[in-house]
Amino acid sequence: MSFTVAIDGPAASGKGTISRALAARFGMRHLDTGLLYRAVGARVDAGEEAIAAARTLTPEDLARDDLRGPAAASAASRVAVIPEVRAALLDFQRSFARAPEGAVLDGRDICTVICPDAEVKLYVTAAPEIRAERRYAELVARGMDVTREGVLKDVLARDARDMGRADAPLVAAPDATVLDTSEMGIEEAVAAAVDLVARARGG
Ligand SMILES: Nc1ncnc2c1ncn2[C@@H]1O[C@H](COP(=O)(O)OP(=O)(O)OP(=O)(O)O)[C@@H](O)[C@H]1O
Ligand SMILES: Nc1ccn([C@@H]2O[C@H](COP(=O)(O)O)[C@@H](O)[C@H]2O)c(=O)n1
Repeated sequence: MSFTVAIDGPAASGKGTISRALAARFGMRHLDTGLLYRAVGARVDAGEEAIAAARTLTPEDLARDDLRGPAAASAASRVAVIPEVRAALLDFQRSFARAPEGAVLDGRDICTVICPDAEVKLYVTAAPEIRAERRYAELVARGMDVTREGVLKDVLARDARDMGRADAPLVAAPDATVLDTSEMGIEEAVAAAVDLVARARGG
């Protein structure tokens, strides 16, 4: 049966962590929609035109090993403001959401644009300083040469672009459950999301 969980939230709020855990717990597929924008951004940084890149995205693009760093994140948020880029990525996301085993999609406009009728809608957030600290720890653990100040600046810049753009801005959908993980560890945040989905699936 098709069952969709839609999760939005700002950079480094914990969307991906929660989404992967939900997909594993309930045997559903997971799409990190940010990867689509990061792949487009990476191709633009390599000199391609954004709309053409979005329209010709391939599975290999999503498997690149340079998509998790700050450069791809920044490039993603720059191409994400282009309506034609967003339009070119829409069908793939909606088709993924119809997976027969159920799907969890996380991003910025899943609850509001991609899957407004999702059975579960979640907005995961945390204080910017806490999100930046989490992302800093993550990037350092990956061996990246970053500073706390630089990561906070990048997080705030992405938040501003994502929330301030005209097309599909990041906003908590009125019917989404807001999960503020500022004072939560990963286990507690995941448990809260699992409880929400279990209730929606009838226990
Ligand atoms: N509740 C939490 N407490 C502490 N660390 C967390 C929590 N949730 C996630 N993290 C850690 O914070 C980092 C960012 O989490 P995650 O990648 O899930 O965020 P995200 O919202 O998907 O980010 P982005 O949208 O920027 O890709 C990861 O290293 C993750 O392990
Ligand atoms: N549904 C989405 C997902 C992402 N974006 C843009 O991509 C950037 C990177 O996303 P991450 O989830 O990997 O951080 C993000 O900052 C957005 O600009 C989007 O617009 N819509």
